[in-house]
Amino acid sequence: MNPTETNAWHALKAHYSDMKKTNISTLFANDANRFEQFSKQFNNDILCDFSKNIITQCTLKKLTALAHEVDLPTAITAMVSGKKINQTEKRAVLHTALRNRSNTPVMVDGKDVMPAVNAVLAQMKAFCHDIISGDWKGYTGNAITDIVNIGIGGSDLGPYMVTEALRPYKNHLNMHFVSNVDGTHIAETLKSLNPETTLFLIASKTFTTQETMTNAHSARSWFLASAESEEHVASHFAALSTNATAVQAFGIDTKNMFEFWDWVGGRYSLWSAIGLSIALSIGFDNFEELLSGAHEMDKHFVDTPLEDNIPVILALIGVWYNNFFGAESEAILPYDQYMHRFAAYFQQGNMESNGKSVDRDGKAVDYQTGPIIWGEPGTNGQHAFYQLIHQGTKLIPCDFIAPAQSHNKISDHHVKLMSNFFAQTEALAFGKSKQTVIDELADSGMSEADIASLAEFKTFTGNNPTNSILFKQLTPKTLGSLLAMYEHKIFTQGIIWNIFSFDQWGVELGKQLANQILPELNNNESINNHDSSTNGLINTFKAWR
Ligand SMILES: O=P(O)(O)OC[C@H]1O[C@@H](O)[C@H](O)[C@@H](O)[C@@H]1O
Repeated sequence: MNPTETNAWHALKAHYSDMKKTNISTLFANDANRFEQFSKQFNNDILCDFSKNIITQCTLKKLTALAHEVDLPTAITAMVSGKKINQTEKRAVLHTALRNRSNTPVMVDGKDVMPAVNAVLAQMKAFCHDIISGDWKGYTGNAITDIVNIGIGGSDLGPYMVTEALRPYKNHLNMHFVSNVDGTHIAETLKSLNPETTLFLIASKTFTTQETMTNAHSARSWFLASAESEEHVASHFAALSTNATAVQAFGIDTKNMFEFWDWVGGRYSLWSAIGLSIALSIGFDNFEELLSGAHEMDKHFVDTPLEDNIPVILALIGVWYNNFFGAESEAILPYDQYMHRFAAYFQQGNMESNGKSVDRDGKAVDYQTGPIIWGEPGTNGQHAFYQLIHQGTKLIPCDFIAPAQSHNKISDHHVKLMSNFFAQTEALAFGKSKQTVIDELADSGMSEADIASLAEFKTFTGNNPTNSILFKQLTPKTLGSLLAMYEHKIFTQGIIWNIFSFDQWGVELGKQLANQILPELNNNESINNHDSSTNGLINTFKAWR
């Protein structure tokens, strides 16, 4: 259903005409209980404060009506019950089954997937035990000290982001992540490694991705240059994949293969065998906690009425700015250094899922779909790009995310960090009036005329919307819940925008053309079969290399 043709959309359009004249300061001034009314707690662990948005209860009601009109509840049931909702690839979408700790049957093509999910988890558990305990020996009899995950996109971003986020839970194993086909990435990583004590995880759903396969072959050659015999590959290479045939062809023993299934999307795969690097880094029990946290959020998403459903509310507020206020982007700003890859992770999560311009009926959409996602950890962002958020011409809704308790209680760092966290959303919402600036400058010794002209530049209009997501501490369980919350936000928005969120055809054309161009780079002949720009660039590259 085209969302713009729903009754709710028309009502929201009319409502927007009123709300665009409203500002956040007024909304707070008129309602002493605004925080209580527009915030929700999840499991007494995560507080989501939506109050600093340009919304009223009436806005939320109308947005929720939209979610009902596009039949979001049926769509949620379809996803979690294994319906083939990824229609262009004819696949189910079941990352929720990977963390289904209640173990209720989940059927795909008449078969319960849970026994297979549990079997791979058991295999991962045993492997983690062997590697972490040192029982697993490398080819010279030494224990493994370093793990290198070779993967890209969903086979890299999630494992890397979570491994970094959960560093406080980390054991003695040194983790490395190689993704880029740029030889620098693997070369710099290998420099510090000893082949006798290094384990490579080749992480690729398809096991055909050019970057990953190229890096994997280079890792293998580097390893064999020391180990000499192919039979040693078995104790230093494992594969995380859906493609057993390609794994075997690469020379990895399938007993070192950790399987997952076509119903796991790459950008939703950290919960599967793709998460093996996470489990190795923090131990399997902590990996299970991560799964449990996500499962708790899944239950909330499935069971909670839309009006109280946290991922749904986040999604609807996102739609409000994206489709009615014309916001082009959203910033994700974690005030936690451990979460420094969180925005990058959800850049793929959001932009690969909802960066679509054809609807589920194959028709070009005539409304906006997924926003541009970006962000960096606070406070670094404050000294870089916040200027534009505060005083630029673009509306940028932001999510501020922070832990109440730091893992590193060093002097007053955490209160300083948090004072910035609280200050920024306050400043963004309420701004600073020209009169306040003039009053502040009154004793500066400047002339009245100079004060008046400087005040123009020092005024903050405010009315910049934010969500604040405060949680107790960054634990595996809380991180699992936060990740699932954002995943379900993305899903909900995809349903409203009537697009398929689980395919990614937009990444294919570049791959196809790169495959055509690659052989053209293997000689020094001048080429002329492309447009003049591409010819000119290739020929200059050939002349200069
Ligand atoms: O895990 P694979 O098969 O190597 O794929 C890696 C990535 O490949 C990209 O082409 C896809 O756009 C991503 O969604 C995917 O995560």
